[in-house]
Amino acid sequence: MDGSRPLRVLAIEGTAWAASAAVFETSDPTRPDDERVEIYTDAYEPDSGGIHPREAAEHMHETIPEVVANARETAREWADESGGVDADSHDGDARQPSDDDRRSREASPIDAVAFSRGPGLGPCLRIVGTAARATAQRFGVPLVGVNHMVAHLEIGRHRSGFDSPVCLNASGANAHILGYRNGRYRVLGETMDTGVGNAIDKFTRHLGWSHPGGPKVEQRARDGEFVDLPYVVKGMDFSFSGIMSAAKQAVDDGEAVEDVCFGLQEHIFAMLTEVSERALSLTGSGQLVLGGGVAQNDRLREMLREMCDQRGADFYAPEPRFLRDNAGMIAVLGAKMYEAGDTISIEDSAIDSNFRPDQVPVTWREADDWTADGDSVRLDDTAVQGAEATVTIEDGTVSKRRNPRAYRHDRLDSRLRRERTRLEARLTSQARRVGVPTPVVEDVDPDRGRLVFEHVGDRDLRANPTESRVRAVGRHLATIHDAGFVHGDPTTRNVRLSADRTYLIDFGLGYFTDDPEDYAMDLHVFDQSLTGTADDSDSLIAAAREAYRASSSDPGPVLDSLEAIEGRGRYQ
Ligand SMILES: C[C@@H](O)[C@H](NC(=O)OP(=O)(O)OC[C@H]1O[C@@H](n2cnc3c(N)ncnc32)[C@H](O)[C@@H]1O)C(=O)O
Ligand SMILES: Nc1ncnc2c1ncn2[C@@H]1O[C@H](COP(=O)(O)OP(=O)(O)OP(=O)(O)O)[C@@H](O)[C@H]1O
Ligand SMILES: [Fe+2]
Repeated sequence: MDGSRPLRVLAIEGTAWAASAAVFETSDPTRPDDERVEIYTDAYEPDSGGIHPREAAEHMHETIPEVVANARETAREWADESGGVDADSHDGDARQPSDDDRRSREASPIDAVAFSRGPGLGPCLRIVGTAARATAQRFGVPLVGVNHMVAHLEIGRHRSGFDSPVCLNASGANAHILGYRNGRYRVLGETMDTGVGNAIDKFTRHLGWSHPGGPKVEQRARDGEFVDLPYVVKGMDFSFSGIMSAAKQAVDDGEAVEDVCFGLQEHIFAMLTEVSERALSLTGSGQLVLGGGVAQNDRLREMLREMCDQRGADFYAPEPRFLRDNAGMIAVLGAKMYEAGDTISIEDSAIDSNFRPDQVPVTWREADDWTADGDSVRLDDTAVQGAEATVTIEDGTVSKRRNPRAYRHDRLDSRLRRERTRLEARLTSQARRVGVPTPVVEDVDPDRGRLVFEHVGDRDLRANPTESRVRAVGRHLATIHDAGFVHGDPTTRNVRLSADRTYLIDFGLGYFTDDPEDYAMDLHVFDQSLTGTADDSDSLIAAAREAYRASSSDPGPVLDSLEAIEGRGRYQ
């Protein structure tokens, strides 16, 4: 550290299984060098079954005092090393401490106490909140309330030095992909049911294995061979329930456990990698960071790295101690928030077990944007690279080829390319038959993943998101739902505009269904993409909804289901 006093933050984490405290010391919290961090963690390991909230809270109650005492001691030692607790205040402190503040800080080895406010298990969070308030009061320093999921993201951004990455959080209770825009982390896509780690842990409970299951599945998968399982991606959202039931069934039917473990990882991680690639494509970002406990998995990291290599993006995953739940990541984000003056009073420091990452005003970053257009990458004069395919435009026709993805297992890759190509041809034509403008399909070759279409429109909806165009999309979705199928990926990029028509393209994720929840997912994907595209997205979303209601033959169950999807707590 240089001559001035470093910033020192003590942090406490305890959202579920990890009773953890850390000290973080830095000369500049915006940069990853000239810093040190020490983490003390006491893990709760259930005797049987999964994490039991009451037992987890008992564990917190018993172990938090000790890990916090360890962190306090380290803070004290570091303060002594850097010239004692009464040295100069560190440089660049954004807050103006009061005299009282200053007096108590002089006696304090730390500048702030950060803690996980949520999401997580209520009884655990309350114990952490109480410990954090007591520690802050004891040293007379401010309290910083940290969102645990944003911390999983920020630790990767901090340590990589990337400026504006997309982030995949693959943790126990969550799975989502985040991008930064206009002062918030936006949820670009997320699990529609359980978190990814919890999904794997439920499968291993079915086998009678102890918690946590993720590392055991990884171990067994090393000797396994591929088995086919369901693969469910809807836009940038995804679901694990179907694949998990199928995996349990496969084991019950006598399939070798190591093969099911291998197949499970190949499917689940390919889903996460595919949505990450889509998010990179949508945001135009060339950087991906990974966070969360499941991110310790070598196969997941390998797939993400291969995907990024293939598209020329940078990839970063922090070391394992910062991936699983830990107070180090809370301290690092806590320091950035403290530096930005983002502290809370004791009265406002209540925990929030459903705290979503997009609720957090991001005070510690410039209000920059993603490359905004996130245009398909132009390869040359006639070819563009979409999220999934290479598209070549010549003489009024469009050739689309789904290229093999090196990160996906060969069998899964060829299955997906074949199925999607076949469905895309079929649904594009079907939509036109029921009156929705789509390009004419001129040729299809599922084995090569190739399609030839009529060229339509002169720009996409992202470039021109007006209310009347958005309404047209609402009507078109109602029409195809009435005809018994979904689009599967109705983003603003998959809507092409000509002077008088609004075309839907790219039906490759569509399928036939009569479930209102599937229809609602189409609307949800469209809403999310409007949020990612336009600044005045609320009025556009309302316009699309209204047009859908007016055109659909039975909008009630769909809109009810949409409300349920959008209000769904993900922390199960
Ligand atoms: C809200 C908070 O409490 C929650 N925390 C959490 O889920 O713990 P975390 O440490 O991020 O992740 C634990 C999960 O990570 C999985 N896991 C650990 N090592 C793994 C591995 N090598 N492969 C796959 N999964 C692994 C475990 O099976 C478990 O489901 C969260 O971040 O969602
Ligand atoms: N029939 C068409 N007429 C005009 N342009 C088209 C047509 N089909 C595709 N395009 C252009 O090519 C881009 C990529 O096509 P498409 O969406 O089908 O592929 P993709 O790989 O699934 O991409 P994305 O993930 O961007 O949706 C589109 O955004 C559009 O600009
Ligand atoms: Fe976590």
